[in-house]
Amino acid sequence: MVLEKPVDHLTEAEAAQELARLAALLADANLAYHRDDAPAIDDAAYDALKARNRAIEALFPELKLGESPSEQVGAAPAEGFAKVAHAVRMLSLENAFDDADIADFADRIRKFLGHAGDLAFTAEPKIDGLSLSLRYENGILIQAATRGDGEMGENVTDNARTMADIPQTLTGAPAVLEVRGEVYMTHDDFAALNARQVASGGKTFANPRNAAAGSLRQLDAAITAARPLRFFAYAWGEVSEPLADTQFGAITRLNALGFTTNPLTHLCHSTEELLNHYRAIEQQRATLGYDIDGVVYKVNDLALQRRLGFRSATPRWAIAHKFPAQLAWTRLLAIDIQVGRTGALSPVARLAPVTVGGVVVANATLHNEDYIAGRDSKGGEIRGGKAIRIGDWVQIYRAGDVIPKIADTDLAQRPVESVPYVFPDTCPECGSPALREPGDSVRRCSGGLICPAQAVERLKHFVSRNAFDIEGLGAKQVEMFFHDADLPVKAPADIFTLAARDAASPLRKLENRDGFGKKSVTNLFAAIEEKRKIPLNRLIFALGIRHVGETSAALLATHYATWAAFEGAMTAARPGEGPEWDDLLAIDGVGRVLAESLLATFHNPAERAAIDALVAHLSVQEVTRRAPVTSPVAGKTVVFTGTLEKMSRHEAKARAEALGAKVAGSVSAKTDLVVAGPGAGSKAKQAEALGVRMIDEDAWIALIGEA
Ligand SMILES: NC(=O)c1ccc[n+]([C@@H]2O[C@H](COP(=O)([O-])OP(=O)(O)OC[C@H]3O[C@@H](n4cnc5c(N)ncnc54)[C@H](O)[C@@H]3O)[C@@H](O)[C@H]2O)c1
Ligand SMILES: [Zn+2]
Repeated sequence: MVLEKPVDHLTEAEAAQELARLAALLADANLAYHRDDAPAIDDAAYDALKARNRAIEALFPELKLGESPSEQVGAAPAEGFAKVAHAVRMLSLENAFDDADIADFADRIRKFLGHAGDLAFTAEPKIDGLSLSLRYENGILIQAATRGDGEMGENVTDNARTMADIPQTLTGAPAVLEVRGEVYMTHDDFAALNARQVASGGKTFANPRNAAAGSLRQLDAAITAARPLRFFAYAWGEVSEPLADTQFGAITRLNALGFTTNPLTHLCHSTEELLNHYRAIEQQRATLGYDIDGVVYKVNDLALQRRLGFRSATPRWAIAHKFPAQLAWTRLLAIDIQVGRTGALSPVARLAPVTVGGVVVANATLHNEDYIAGRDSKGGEIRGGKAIRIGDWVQIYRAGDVIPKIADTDLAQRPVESVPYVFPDTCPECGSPALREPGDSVRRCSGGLICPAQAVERLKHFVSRNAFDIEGLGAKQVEMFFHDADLPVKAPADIFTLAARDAASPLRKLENRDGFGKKSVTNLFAAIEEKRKIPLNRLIFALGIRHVGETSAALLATHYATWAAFEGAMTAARPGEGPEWDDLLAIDGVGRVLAESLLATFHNPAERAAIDALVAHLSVQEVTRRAPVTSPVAGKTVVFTGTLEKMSRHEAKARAEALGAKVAGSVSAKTDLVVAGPGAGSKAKQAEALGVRMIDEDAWIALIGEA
């Protein structure tokens, strides 16, 4: 996300511009979420945009737009549905994120009412689904409508009639009764639905809320009928006579009428009680079996609710206390060990599924054995030294798109029978010893190519985008061929004999198999054929040698230029001695660790045989050395510091490197030049102290001749 200016630093003109920008972003997000059931951003990001919008509106009330996002509910009904005008509007809820917001909420209510005494509230889970209004006349369900934009909803009567939790008739109900509540899907039903969707080639849903909304809002009610939807009643719209005097009483009445109400609904007599109930519900969140995203507090006395009334989009008498978006507690069910391409044993946490920031999380990384034991790589403590055990109650943390992590464990909730986790010292895939080298935080399978897990991961790497990139041969196909009895691909060389082997076996031809056809097989073989010609750098990278990334593969390729030269040097080189070793280490960017890893691979007979077998099928393209760069900065070490105004740090670095300079992160005696922008601090001082030449950005641009 772009760096945003703090709200209180905005000028009036900037604020107006920002409000327009936020309105557009929020309108798009609302449509994607409410109308299309396919959120474009996650809930925390949406809430942050909305909070920023509200903060700007509070500072610049005169700039508030006529159609302000803070006054809108949901999104207008989608095309295709008949529209229903709600007799009583269906609103949104004000959000609270911390305890102080709740104290504030109670204070505001007291002030509004001029009420000094005690106030009772109900506290109930905020079900993460979509709201539905059911209209009963004389005890008969006559209409069901979604919230839509609060005024106008979608008619989903036929769909609602298919749901088991929704009574078709009521006895003893007021003549007119609109019952409102939340349609949701349980975790188990969600997982089963997604599995069925995968099997039938249908669309899968990101989380249970989207699945519930997408299932209810179907033009064909037969589809809804096949979806496992449920309903909790918690509110009402038009009623011909009151249900009760209190919120709690009304919920009890709805339950007596035959609706499912949430069992975690509590009557609380102070904000302290509300907060205690909030924490109790937060602790149970992961074991409920359905998603909730907070706790809703409502003034219990309905006469007081009426006096408090509504703002444009929310009632004054209720608030939603949301859970922190990116954290959730759940149970650690098991620890699995995955074996990667370089043999690394990576522990993966299997969790009781929990929704974190709008995404269902069932797996998290545990990094390595030290992490599980509560130690960092230097032996210091993490999590206060608490180790993680199977069965623990753990806190999941998710940031952006990265793999979820386990942030904490609750010792108070540790099962008594739990035992410390013992990290395996043999590979779970091939049984070879799993060794940990000094200074390495990772334990590795020593099986090399005999380890099926390593072999298959290497193949996946071999065909990946920046390696051989063979169209039609991705991770999925590699996995299939690896286990195939007729046309096995166990090593990269086997890929290039696939077509010949297929031709030689007239019986079980690939084109006759499920998932393949004549055309896709022809295309696959053509794509493989095409990649027999491969640039040296791609080949080196594709070998998947530990520590050899794309950049180092390119450095090696430009240095040796041809496969023959590279292979010859690797064969002749001895670790730590001789001219070939010195030559290898002389490459700028190649260090000891990388060099030793290369030689270990090339001097291992099995690895070497696999490489030779592969190269026999290839025509490796020479990488032509670039002409030596002649520029005023070629060979110089440059450090950028402070703010650059004409280009980003990233661009400056790339240009400098293109001109043959080496860009370093810190100033030392080896630095030739420091380019200092405004705000340059310690690095500029250091340069001065060391007598290193220092210039500003304009002088730099003049120097490289691009002004
Ligand atoms: N990711 C996105 O792009 C995106 C876009 C729009 C909205 N959202 C998310 O949707 C929410 C805002 O939408 P909203 O306007 O529906 O408000 P809301 O969901 O925060 O609050 C109102 C709704 O809560 C529901 N609810 C559940 N349990 C309830 C209970 N016990 N009592 C009363 N109401 C209960 C009702 O359906 C009601 O309409 C936020 O959580 C936001 O993050 C996300
Ligand atoms: Zn192994």
